[in-house]
Amino acid sequence: MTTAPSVSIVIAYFSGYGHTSQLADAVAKGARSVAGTRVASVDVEAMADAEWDLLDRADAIIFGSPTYMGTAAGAFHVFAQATSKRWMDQTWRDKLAAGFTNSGSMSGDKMHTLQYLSLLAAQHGMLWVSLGLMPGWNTTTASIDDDNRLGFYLGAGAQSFNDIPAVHDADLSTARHLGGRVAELTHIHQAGRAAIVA
Ligand SMILES: Cc1cc2nc3c(=O)[nH]c(=O)nc-3n(C[C@H](O)[C@H](O)[C@H](O)COP(=O)(O)O)c2cc1C
Repeated sequence: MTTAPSVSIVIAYFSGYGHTSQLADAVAKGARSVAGTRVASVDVEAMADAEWDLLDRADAIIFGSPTYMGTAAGAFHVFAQATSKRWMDQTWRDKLAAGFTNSGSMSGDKMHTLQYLSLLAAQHGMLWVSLGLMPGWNTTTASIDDDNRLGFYLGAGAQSFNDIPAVHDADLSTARHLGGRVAELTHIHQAGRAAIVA
């Protein structure tokens, strides 16, 4: 029996009121479902040397933030700007990256947050992984409970009502899908690297 080599995925996220942290947990669960995947999460508001080290050693980083005022939350922007030394050195170059966001409204301008997260990855020379799901809930026979019910391609987008802590099951399922997809593609990427070096 062959054992899949281990890859490391880190989810770097912020959550002000707990909705996005539930999505981060779902992304982690999806990633862990792929054999040989080590998964950690870091709260970008509480970065210390150990957390930066985790990110630097990761094979893939999945960024997550709620959408606040049409973009990533301020705390996420503080984190992003704190990566500038790594940008300068291109420390994260060729790691895989992906992203997820969450907001109170169906749109809520989440697309801008996903674009921002993908730009951050591009500035670091990272390889962006799309959601890889067809849009759900877009025909008369489709369901609001479909995966990717909000129809994003760039990453996972979720809608959570502002006044309750719950996150929609379809959005959690979509987030699990994203984690699994990033894990699978990270294994493929690492195997390709190993083949080139061999
Ligand atoms: C400061 C602030 C700005 C917000 N801006 C938006 C927004 O632009 N669009 C939207 O749909 N919801 C907006 N919301 C709602 C949040 O996106 C929503 O409550 C989300 O679930 C919060 O995620 P969290 O619990 O992880 O913090 C905003 C909330 C706050 C606190």
